This record gives sequence, structure tokens and C-alpha cells, in this order.
Amino acid sequence: MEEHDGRLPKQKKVKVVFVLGGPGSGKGTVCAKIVEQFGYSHLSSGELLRKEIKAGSEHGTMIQNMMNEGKLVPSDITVRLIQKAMQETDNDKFLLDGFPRDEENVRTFEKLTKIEPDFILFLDCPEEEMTKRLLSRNQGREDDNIETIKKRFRVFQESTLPLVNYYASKGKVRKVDAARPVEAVFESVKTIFSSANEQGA
Ligand SMILES: Nc1ncnc2c1ncn2[C@@H]1O[C@H](COP(=O)(O)OP(=O)(O)OP(=O)(O)O)[C@@H](O)[C@H]1O
Ligand SMILES: Nc1ccn([C@@H]2O[C@H](COP(=O)(O)O)[C@@H](O)[C@H]2O)c(=O)n1
Ligand SMILES: [Mg+2]
Repeated sequence: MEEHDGRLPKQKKVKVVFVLGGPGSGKGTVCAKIVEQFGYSHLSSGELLRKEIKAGSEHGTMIQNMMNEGKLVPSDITVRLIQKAMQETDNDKFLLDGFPRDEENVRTFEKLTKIEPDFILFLDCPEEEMTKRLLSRNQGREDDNIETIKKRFRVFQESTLPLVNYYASKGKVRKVDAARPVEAVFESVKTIFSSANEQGA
């Protein structure tokens, strides 16, 4: 068994925060602000997968089909994209936005990177509010339609929330009420990251 030493293959010691929350809870919005204020690099797994589709890569069509159904892409593909992006980024602090989504994501990430997250930022938001946000997002995402949104909510409830509960039982979850205006959400997030900085996390 390999040692679990929190290093990528290039021997870079890194800090990772998983940013979780339902579809439309504001993960991308809040990550952009954390980047500005705390110097993390933001890697959205959904965004990395969408880039694969646009690039017409080997797995592009399969990824597109899974996304349009609100289903999860095989972990091996997602984790390798994240790992590559981390290795290409000259930073030692990463926000993994929308990752992990299920147990298989976690197992694959641990196996390939040997990294444990410092903590999990969890954006808690009711479905009604998330639906409203997604339907008015206007970013041209094919999965922002009501049928797919309902499927994405189901995957979140069945596969991602149990993970959040698991990490909570280990004292690793920092939960924020994400149903408030962006500025109020970010005030809470700032407190969490400032405290993590002080503790050297
Ligand atoms: N606190 C907030 N109050 C109101 N609107 C918000 C808030 N946070 C984000 N939004 C808006 O809601 C929409 C969804 O936000 P965002 O893209 O950040 O969510 P997400 O969690 O990354 O979604 P997904 O899981 O689909 O990628 C965007 O149009 C964004 O501007
Ligand atoms: N770990 C992940 C993350 C995302 N996906 C797929 O991408 C879709 C969009 O994700 P967003 O975070 O941008 O909302 C998601 O519905 C999945 O189809 C994934 O498979 N695995
Ligand atoms: Mg997003």
C-alpha cells in the first residue's frame, strides 16, 4: 500500500477544500469570491467535463449524454481531469467545486491522488430556491431545464448528501445557509476560511 501523504505525483503538498451543495446552491459564485480573497485555485468538475465535450474528446459524447440525464460520469474520467488540472496549476490550494458527488468519486480520488480534504464547505439551500436560480441562470447549459433539474436533485439527495453526512460525522463539514443573498453567504464563508487560515488548515 502507498503512503497517504497528501502529495500529487509531482511531489506538491496541497490543500484541498471540497465545495458541495445542491445544483444551483451557488458553489461557482462563492468559489469565485474565495479565489479573489483567499488565493485558492478553483476547479469545477462540471466545468472540466463541459470542456471535454467542447473539445470533442474521446469521451465527449458519453459525458454529454450523462449530463443531459443529470447522471454522474464515471469517476475515473472526472478524477483524472481534476488531477491533471491540479498538476498544471502553480498553486498549492484548491477548491474542488461540485466534487465529490458520490462514494465512487471519493474512492477514486483517494486512490489516484492520496489527498484528504482539509474540510468540506457545504452550501445548504432549499430546492425551491435552487430551481428558481437554475431556471434564470441563462448560461446556455443544456441541463438547466426542469426535467433534468429534477434528476440532478435526486442524484444530490441519494448520492451526495450521504457523503456530506459522512464527512459531518468526522467533524469536517462547514455548513452555510446559502438561501441568503450572495453578500451574506460570502460573509459566512469568509469567517470559515479566515478561521481555517489561522489554524493552518
Ligand atoms: N446567494 C445567491 N442568491 C441569489 N442568486 C444566486 C446566489 N448565488 C448564486 N446565485 C445565482 O444562481 C445561479 C446559480 O449559481 P451557481 O452557478 O453559482 O450555482 P452552482 O451551485 O455552481 O450550480 P451548479 O451545481 O448547477 O453548477 C447563478 O445565476 C448565480 O448568479
Ligand atoms: N463530480 C462530478 C461533477 C459533475 N458531474 C456531471 O456534470 C454535471 C454538471 O455538474 P455541475 O457541478 O456543473 O452542476 C452533473 O450533473 C453531472 O452530470 C459528474 O458526473 N461528476
Ligand atoms: Mg457550478
